[in-house]
Amino acid sequence: MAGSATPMMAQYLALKAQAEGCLLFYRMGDFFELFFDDARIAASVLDIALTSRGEHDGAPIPMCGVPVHSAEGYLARLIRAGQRVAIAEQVETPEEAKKRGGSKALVARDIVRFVTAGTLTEDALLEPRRANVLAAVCELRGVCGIAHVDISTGYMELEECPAHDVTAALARLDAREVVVPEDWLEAPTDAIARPRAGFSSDGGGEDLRRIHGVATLDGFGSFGRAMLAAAGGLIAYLEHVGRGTMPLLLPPVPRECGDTLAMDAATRSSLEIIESSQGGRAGSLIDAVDRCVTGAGARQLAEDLSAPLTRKELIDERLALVAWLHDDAILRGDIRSALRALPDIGRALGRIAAGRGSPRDLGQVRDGLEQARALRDRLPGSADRPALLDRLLPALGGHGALTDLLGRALVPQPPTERGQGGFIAEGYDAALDDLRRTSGSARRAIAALEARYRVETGVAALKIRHNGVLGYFIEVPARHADALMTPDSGFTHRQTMAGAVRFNSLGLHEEAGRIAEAGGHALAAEEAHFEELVEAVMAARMAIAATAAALARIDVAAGQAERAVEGGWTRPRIVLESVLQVQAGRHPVVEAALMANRRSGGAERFVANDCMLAANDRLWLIGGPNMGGKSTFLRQNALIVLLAQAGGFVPAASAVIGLTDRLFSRVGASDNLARGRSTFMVEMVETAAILSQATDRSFVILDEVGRGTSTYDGLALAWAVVEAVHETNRCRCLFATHYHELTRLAESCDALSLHHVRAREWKGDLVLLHELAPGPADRSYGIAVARLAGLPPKVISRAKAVLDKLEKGRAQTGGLAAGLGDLPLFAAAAEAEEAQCDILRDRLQALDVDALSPREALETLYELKREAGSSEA
Ligand SMILES: Nc1ncnc2c1ncn2[C@@H]1O[C@H](COP(=O)(O)OP(=O)(O)OP(=O)(O)O)[C@@H](O)[C@H]1O
Repeated sequence: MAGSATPMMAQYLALKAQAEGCLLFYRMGDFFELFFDDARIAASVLDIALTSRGEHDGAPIPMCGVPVHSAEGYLARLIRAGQRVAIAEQVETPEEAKKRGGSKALVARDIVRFVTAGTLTEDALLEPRRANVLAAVCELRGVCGIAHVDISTGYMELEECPAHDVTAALARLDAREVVVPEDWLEAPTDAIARPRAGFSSDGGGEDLRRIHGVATLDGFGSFGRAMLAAAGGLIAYLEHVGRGTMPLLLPPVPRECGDTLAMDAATRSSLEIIESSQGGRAGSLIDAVDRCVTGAGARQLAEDLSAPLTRKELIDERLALVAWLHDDAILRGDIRSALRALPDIGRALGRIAAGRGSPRDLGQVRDGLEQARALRDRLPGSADRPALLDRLLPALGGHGALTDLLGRALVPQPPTERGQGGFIAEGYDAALDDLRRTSGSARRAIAALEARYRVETGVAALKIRHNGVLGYFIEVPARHADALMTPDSGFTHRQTMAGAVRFNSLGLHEEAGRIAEAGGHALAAEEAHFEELVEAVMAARMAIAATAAALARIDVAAGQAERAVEGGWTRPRIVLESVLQVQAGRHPVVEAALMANRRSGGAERFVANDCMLAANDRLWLIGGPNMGGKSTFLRQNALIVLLAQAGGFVPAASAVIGLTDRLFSRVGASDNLARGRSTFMVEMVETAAILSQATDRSFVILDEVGRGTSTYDGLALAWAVVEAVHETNRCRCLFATHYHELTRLAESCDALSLHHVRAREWKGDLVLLHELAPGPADRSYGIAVARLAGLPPKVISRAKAVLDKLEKGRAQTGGLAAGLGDLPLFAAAAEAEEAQCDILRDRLQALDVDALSPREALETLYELKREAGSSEA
């Protein structure tokens, strides 16, 4: 690449322009090369050598490259590092290029696909236990349509929500990529902007009808305009990245707003459902719950935990299946070992549909479908079989013709490479068998030739060998070559090596020709069969996807049952009343961590605690020392609600769960400096969301609200928030606090009760009992905890002295909350304000404005203003 205008450079730059901000993998022979900034980025992410090649505008061109055969691994690392990649392949052979444009012609190249985090199908690039979601969002008049698809399995859902709920919905989806119209101002920061034209509701509807070959979408459900517009944007993006090849898309499923337990992004991350606060799966809820034996099951479980249900009958249906499997250990074991052997047919199907399927994928579909049928046949048809299972079982069968076809057509273990052939079974195609026999007999003939030539030449070391450049040849050690060099020897010289000489012969040439010809025909025949088999699989794709979904659902239920047996979990009872009655509840993650500690010598056991919220006792104020277990208690109850509504057993001795519409968790403040908000600001924004959205069917956990600011402000805010939750939201709520003063709220709030986590000082040491007890905490143990943490003794004794003084002061003044007892309640205060407004309103209405002189009007205005002002004082 010398000079600035070489044809190759021009071609490269034209392709780079089409790559739209993606790294360009430019195919050159056996390598993908990257140039300029792409090379710099890739070299640093991949830790490979950055070199240079030729010059552009007088400067060397930075370059790096990756071998084509190992490109997948490099792609995976780039995608994980947040990059997107455009693959430019050679789309003609060098011979074709020469024929077209003479000896100097450049091989034509084109971008054949884009590899992006949301559009992966390759096994090596996907995490088996995590869905790979691509979402598109489009706002139409305040309503946001969201379309999302996991193209590795084709599952697609469309939903609509008010614009202000879109962040929560996207948090639920945990999408790898989000595409939005380029002119949408509210878009999430890392969203991919796409042309607005793609996001049209008419176009989206038309696309879906075309893809699924239907005249109307009514058969799939009803879809709003914003949903269809989002679907349009999603499909346009898929067409763009696949360069026209559409991945598998199953018929869209409409998701009703309110069908699932609403949780905002802050709640999700604070409950560490799918990811722990450290960022990995370890330490998350799913990690403590997941006992699925298939990747598809684990993906379904993640979906269930991200979107728990809000309809009692659906939850009960899932619970009944878990209970059935829970009670029958032998059956559960059987099912799980059958599932364990299952290939991931959903993802194999995804690759086949995307045009990237291999013979191995076809084999996986065959094996998976066969095993699904075998599993169905093994499940007993007893009268107590749960209704959900009855509904799932038909989906496990019905593939007889397809599995029979694939069974006859494919070898038992088909290879991942299809170019080499060898995947069509013997006996499937007589003509193919003939071709194979021909090349087999030619191979045998070559072996016979070798033996014959050894005898004829007297060279025992003579060998017939094969390589990619020469094809078949005869090789003898150099010292024996002379005998074969004579003109009448029947051998023609081809190549002289250091220690050996290579020859050809007429007989060998003929047999090699037979092998090549038959081999070529055989490969073509296998390729044609491959296409037919792909077509047969594609024709059954909906049914295969349904089988995969049914298997995943059974795996989730069996895994939940297994987990419940392992941990002594219980079946929750879902009721419609607003209660939460958990006996001996535990935190699944903390308990698992303590158990792991015990295995390595630790002594602590998890202490189970009850939570008994009911309509007349719906707000628990929980005090007690730091490290006493308040946060753990709060979270464990939120997690129990979540697990129950996801349709699983819960870590408790018994649990009655009043159906919950929204779950809020504000636990611990974490700085969000990236979004320019301080700890306190984040805390208040989240609290504001709770106060505006929690209903009397919601469950809220609030941990130390007000902690992030000065003592007085913090206490005042905490006080007002508790009152508002109690009087206005009327939701079930656990509120942990260090403000002892808040206990006085028990006097005025009738559905509020006081609790504390117990601790004891024993021989000067603090013993945390992690046990919840009724009543307020007797004292705080901050200094004792600080001592436990190893603060220097000098600092501790100084702190004690300061505390002594402060406490004396408090005793004299009545403490921080002195006088608060006379404050009218939140609602009473609001009522008083409302009454004042009513008086003003009556007076305004009584005024006959036309009858007033200008002077009287002005005086009346002053008067009204004075009155309004007096109510503010
Ligand atoms: N019920 C329990 N049984 C056993 N150990 C527990 C229990 N609850 C909490 N712990 C242990 O105590 C530690 C601290 O718990 P947690 O963070 O809930 O305390 P906290 O009262 O909220 O503290 P702080 O007020 O400082 O936030 C946990 O990490 C856990 O190891």
